[in-house]
Amino acid sequence: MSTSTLPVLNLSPPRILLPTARVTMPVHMSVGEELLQLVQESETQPVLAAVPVSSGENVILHDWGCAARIVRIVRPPRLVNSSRLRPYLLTLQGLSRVHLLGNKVTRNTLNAPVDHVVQFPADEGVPTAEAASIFKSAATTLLSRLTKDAAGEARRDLYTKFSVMVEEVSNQRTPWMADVLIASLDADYADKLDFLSAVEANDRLKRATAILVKQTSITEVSKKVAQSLDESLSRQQKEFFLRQQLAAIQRELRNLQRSSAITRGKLSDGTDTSSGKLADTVTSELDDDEQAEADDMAGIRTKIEAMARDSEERRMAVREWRRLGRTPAASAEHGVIRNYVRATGTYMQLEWLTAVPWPASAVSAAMSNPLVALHDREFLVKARRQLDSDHYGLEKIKKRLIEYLAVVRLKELQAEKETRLQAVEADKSAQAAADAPSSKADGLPAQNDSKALVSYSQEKAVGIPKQPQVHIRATRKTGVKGPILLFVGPPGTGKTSLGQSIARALNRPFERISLGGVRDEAEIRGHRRTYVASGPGNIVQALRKAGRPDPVILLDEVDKIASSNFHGDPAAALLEVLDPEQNHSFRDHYINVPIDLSQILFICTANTLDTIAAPLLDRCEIVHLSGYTYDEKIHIARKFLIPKQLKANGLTADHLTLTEPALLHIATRYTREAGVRSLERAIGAVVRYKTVEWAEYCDSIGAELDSAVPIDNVAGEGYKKVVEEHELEQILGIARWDEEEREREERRGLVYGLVVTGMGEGGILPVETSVVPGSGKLKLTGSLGDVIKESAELALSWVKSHAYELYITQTRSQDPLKNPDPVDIHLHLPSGAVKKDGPSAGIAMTCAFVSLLTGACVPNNIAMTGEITLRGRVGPVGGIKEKVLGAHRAQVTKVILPWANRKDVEHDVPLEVRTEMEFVFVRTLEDVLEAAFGKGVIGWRGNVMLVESRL
Ligand SMILES: Nc1ncnc2c1ncn2[C@@H]1O[C@H](COP(=O)(O)OP(=O)(O)OP(=O)(O)O)[C@@H](O)[C@H]1O
Repeated sequence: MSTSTLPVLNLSPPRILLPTARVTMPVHMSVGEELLQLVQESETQPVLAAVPVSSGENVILHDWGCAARIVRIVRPPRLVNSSRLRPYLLTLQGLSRVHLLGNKVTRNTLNAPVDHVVQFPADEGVPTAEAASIFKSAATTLLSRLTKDAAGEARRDLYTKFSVMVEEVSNQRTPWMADVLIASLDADYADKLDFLSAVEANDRLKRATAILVKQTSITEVSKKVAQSLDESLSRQQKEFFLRQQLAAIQRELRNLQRSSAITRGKLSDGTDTSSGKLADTVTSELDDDEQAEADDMAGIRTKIEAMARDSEERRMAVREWRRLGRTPAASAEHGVIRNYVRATGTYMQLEWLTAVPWPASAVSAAMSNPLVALHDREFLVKARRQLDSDHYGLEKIKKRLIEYLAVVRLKELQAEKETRLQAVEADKSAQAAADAPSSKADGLPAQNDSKALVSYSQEKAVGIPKQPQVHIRATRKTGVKGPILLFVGPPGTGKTSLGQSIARALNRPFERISLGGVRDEAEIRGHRRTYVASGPGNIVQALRKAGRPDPVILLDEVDKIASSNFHGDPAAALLEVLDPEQNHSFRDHYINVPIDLSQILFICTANTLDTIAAPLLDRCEIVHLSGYTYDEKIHIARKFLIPKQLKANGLTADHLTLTEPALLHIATRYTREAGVRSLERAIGAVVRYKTVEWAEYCDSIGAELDSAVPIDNVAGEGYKKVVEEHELEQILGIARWDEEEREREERRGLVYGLVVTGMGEGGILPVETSVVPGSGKLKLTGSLGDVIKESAELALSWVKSHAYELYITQTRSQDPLKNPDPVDIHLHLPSGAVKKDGPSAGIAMTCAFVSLLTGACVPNNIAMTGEITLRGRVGPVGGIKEKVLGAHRAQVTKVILPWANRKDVEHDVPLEVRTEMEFVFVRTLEDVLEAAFGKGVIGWRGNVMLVESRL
């Protein structure tokens, strides 16, 4: 037993050094400096005593410590301009136990080494074989368990190495082995402290064994706990825990971001910037997920409760709700299940199910009160005023719409009366049933049981904020089977905006569904829920957007809907929607509960009737909008389009005046359309041009844009507010239609017919013919359909059969195409890419053949339309108004029309057009030839055919 004086290094808990162990630890700078000096002064590696201390103001040294050699001491790099003290890194190698003598209380808080007298214990002795083997077996058990559970390869290797060492170590060296093992184990500080004072070999082995056994049991128990936790936690619970952790991490990240935002705010100018404050004080609604979820669920619940009792939608919603509610709302699993449900789409479906404004739901009843407008005795007057203020002209259509609104009003009021009677009946039966306890079959209270509704929602809403009570009784309203209007006409004639006006007049929401290019039935009827990314169809979507069961829904472009294909038949689905007999139980595949669409007012629009399926047409009442005359267009422009464009471009009427000739010039030379869309665009271009001029002018005189009053400076200086005809070329470029006017020529074999395009727009179409060498055949080009081809053959046959009378051939038996030389006739209708069909070009083609074979020309101010028969009769055709307006736009002054269409002209064609044009109504082809070529230009040999053709 020897004593010595060693510098004592204090080790604060939980740090401890055992003999054989090597540790590296940070030490305070002052301690580091002293140790460094010690190293520099001594020739060998200096030894100190590493002694554990109790923490507190007065540090008390433990009785036992460990003599340790200083292996290395690392001075930290000195930081420039830094006053911070960085710790030294000290590496010690534990040598042997030392016992401290004398006073062990020190005030050295910095743990600077102070010399202290220590005693090295005498010989530790030899352990007994029994103690050694007990120790070995305890060590082996623990090590094998640790090896098995080790997380990493390196750890496993270490434990294996220890196992081998324990196996091979001699009994005499077991105390040393005990030091090695205990030093490297993650044992308790107190146990290790106790172990440090065990000098005698057997004693040391005993204490080491105790520690090893304790560690073994700790490892076993924690493994068992982990296992049992693993088994008891279901997948959902695990996911819940993970989500909770995720939420906690997200919260922490948010806090971190917020605090860094504040720091940035502070750093930028030394004070709290607004951004820093903002980040600190303003909490986004996006942060509060839980509250938002609770609100969503409460909203859904209220809507379910408001659904009519015994309705299918309510049953379905309750079923879905129960799925959600199977786990109590307060339980931790609720969130997880909701997420599961949401993932599988059930939650989405419930959300959609409750978002539909069910006609019989109390929520719908609370939101919609359309009958207020209908009860107004001034309803029709106001509606007329509304239509007038939104649209110019369209007198006939407005009259028809007023009739329509009158019918809708009457039917709605009748339906309301019926509903009221039903409600009285229902009240009576409810009174009778009041004594009997109500059976709550679906777990939710009856719809008209309003008290129950309140108490139910208050009692049962677990974890969901309570919603204000809905006190409205909703009874299923009788559906109103109003007519379905179909507006047909060219683009830009106001079909869509008329629909909007109707909705405004009825005080109902307006929704537009565009059917152009809809190929898939599911777009109307929704996808089945089994379908990936399924969703409801656009009818349900429109209903949800409207938020009421009785909106006005405009089905735009029904003529562009695709017919039956491998995606189903969208037209057939539309048929169900529009059929008043079926649409009270429309079934959307996604919602999967019959929806009553009978309260919706459907209005359809189309450009043409040709492509609309007959059954669909049959359900609609057709209203034709055939386009505007120039006069109407000028009025529409003055009253609606110019003010609209001025407003859209930030000018006022003080800034711009379009002269009458300028406006007419725009309408005639820059646009050629039935509607007013291009006109509106052209006016927009003029307004924008003037906006730039105005801004430049204001900038040049240094005036505010909105304060200066425009000066009408005709001299050309400053800003000129009047736009005249001659300026249009500079503003809008070269007029588009000038050229064609000049191109319309008068030639042999060329006649102008009248057509209605696929867009419903009328116009003129040249019929070109020419003679080519051949064998007496007719060649037809220009994307012609079967009917028009037959019509051409018919025309040629008639001309051939009357060639002798028309002085084309010398005898009745001669074929004009084979005599004197065999020739072919080629007939072409320009715009070869556009498909053409129909019989209405019959008289134009006949005139073209006659012109070609006789050499007489039809003047280019004449256009014609009419179907022919083989006997030379002229039959009526459709689209007269469009065709006449088209001819008027093309500056044709004389039109030849079938006699049977006389009434159409009188009724449909506006007076100003009628007065500007000459109309010739014809019964026979002879009349046509006379009207087209002029009286007596085409000679008739004898009167035979004339008589026959008049039969
Ligand atoms: N008689 C009118 N009075 C006032 N404005 C009109 C009139 N007719 C059309 N308009 C205006 O013309 C524009 C185009 O009308 P709208 O969109 O209703 O055309 P549409 O017939 O539905 O065309 P599409 O067939 O291309 O859908 C709208 O801004 C509308 O207000």
